[in-house]
Amino acid sequence: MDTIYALATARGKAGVAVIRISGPLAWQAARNLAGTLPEPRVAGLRRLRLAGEELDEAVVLCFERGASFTGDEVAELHIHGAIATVSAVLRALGQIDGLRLAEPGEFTRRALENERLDLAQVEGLSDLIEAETEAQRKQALKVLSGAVGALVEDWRAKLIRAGALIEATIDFADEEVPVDVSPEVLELIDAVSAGIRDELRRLGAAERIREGFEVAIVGRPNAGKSTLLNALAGREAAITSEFAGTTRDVIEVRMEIGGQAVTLLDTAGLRETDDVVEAIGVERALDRARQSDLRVFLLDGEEVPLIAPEPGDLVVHGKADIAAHDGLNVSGKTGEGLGELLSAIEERLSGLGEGAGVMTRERHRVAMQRAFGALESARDEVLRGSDRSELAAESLRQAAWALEALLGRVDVENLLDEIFSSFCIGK
Ligand SMILES: Nc1nc2c(c(=O)[nH]1)N(C=O)[C@@H](CNc1ccc(C(=O)N[C@@H](CCC(=O)O)C(=O)O)cc1)CN2
Ligand SMILES: Nc1nc2c(ncn2[C@@H]2O[C@H](COP(=O)(O)OP(=O)(O)OP(=O)(O)O)[C@@H](O)[C@H]2O)c(=O)[nH]1
Ligand SMILES: [Mg+2]
Repeated sequence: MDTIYALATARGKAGVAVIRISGPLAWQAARNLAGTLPEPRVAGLRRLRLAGEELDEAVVLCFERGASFTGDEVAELHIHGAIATVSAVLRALGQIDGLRLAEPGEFTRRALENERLDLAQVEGLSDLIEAETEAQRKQALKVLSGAVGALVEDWRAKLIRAGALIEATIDFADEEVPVDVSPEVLELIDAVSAGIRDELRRLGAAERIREGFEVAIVGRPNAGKSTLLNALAGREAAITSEFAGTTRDVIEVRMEIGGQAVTLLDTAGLRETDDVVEAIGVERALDRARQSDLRVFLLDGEEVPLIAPEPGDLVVHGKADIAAHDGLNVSGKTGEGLGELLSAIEERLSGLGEGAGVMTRERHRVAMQRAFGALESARDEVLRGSDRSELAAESLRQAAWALEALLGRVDVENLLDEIFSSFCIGK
């Protein structure tokens, strides 16, 4: 097995930078530079030198094989974060025989191979590194802590018990008074199916937290949508003008509202029009608005045509500086009512995000659907009587297999490259 090394902290000038070395030669390599090593898990201050040349004064931290992030023997060099210092130490490590630079995600891949993390935890770690909002951070940390594994283990234990009950009836099929295990088997299958169905239902909310919610501003031409978007975004993202029909394309602004990632959409003003280009804009506006998680209807004294608010959508009156109506009044021009609008959006999003469970991505959905389908077959076979026991047992095994794939225990080799390619070097 290779010994790998990489800068674990971000590239560029910094106060301190951490270089991580993992593999059988990790301590030897660190000793080459530091002379002596501190006790494992105790930080020690050392002068790093290579071939007599002084590189830096560093804090060195060693982890024993089997008790490190990767599971390998690990050494960390906490050095000064100067670009030149980092280059000099990386260059020195490159000169040591048997060491090579780590590929993106390779430390985490070792952690997976050494069973320090399961595949869902790896995804959680990837999400944690990408997290920009509080909701994303909390969700990712929960997954990194092993929440998926705990749930899957519970389901798997139930399926193993159901399988064992069925196997027992196959083995003792000749007995005079066979015990009917099907009620207990069905109960176990139904418990797991219900759990999976629940997690499938909650997955949409978790995906929204991970990817961000889409919030579309809709209204008639000239209602002040683009002005409102710019005010909320704090920059001139969209063109505004006194001419009705200014916005044609959907304008997207990424922002954070109440700890949630949001893509705020400005859309073309809605009206029937003979202008070919504007009509395309209106179609796009309607499509995106319908697909959005939340719509903000910006009224200008008249109803918005072509689309109606769905339950939970926000309806507000614009240009509050000129006229006030019943309900929430906002003005992109003066900023009036924007705090209340943001609070209202925040409240809606926290409602939409509330149902999130621990399954967070399409891969989880596919695996759970596969398991769910296999459980339906198992249920059918059990109901059709004991001569179908072999088939029921096989379906249960398939369901357990699909669940194990969630944790990366089976059937995922082809996925790993894709998952790790999104990691940064040093993770
Ligand atoms: N300096 C440093 N800080 C870091 C990391 C690191 O690798 N190095 N991490 C990198 O992501 C995170 C912490 N994650 C870690 C996870 C496991 C172990 C570890 O040594 N695990 C052993 C021992 C566990 C224990 O003592 O309780 C093990 O699991 O066997 C270390 C760091 C964030 N901070
Ligand atoms: N008084 C006042 N004028 C506003 C306000 N918001 C926008 N306006 C003006 O209304 C006109 C239209 O503003 P936009 O933001 O371009 O309107 P829009 O809804 O994006 O229009 P379309 O892109 O054509 O659909 C511009 O002249 C703005 O200056 C507001 O809150 N108060
Ligand atoms: Mg506009």
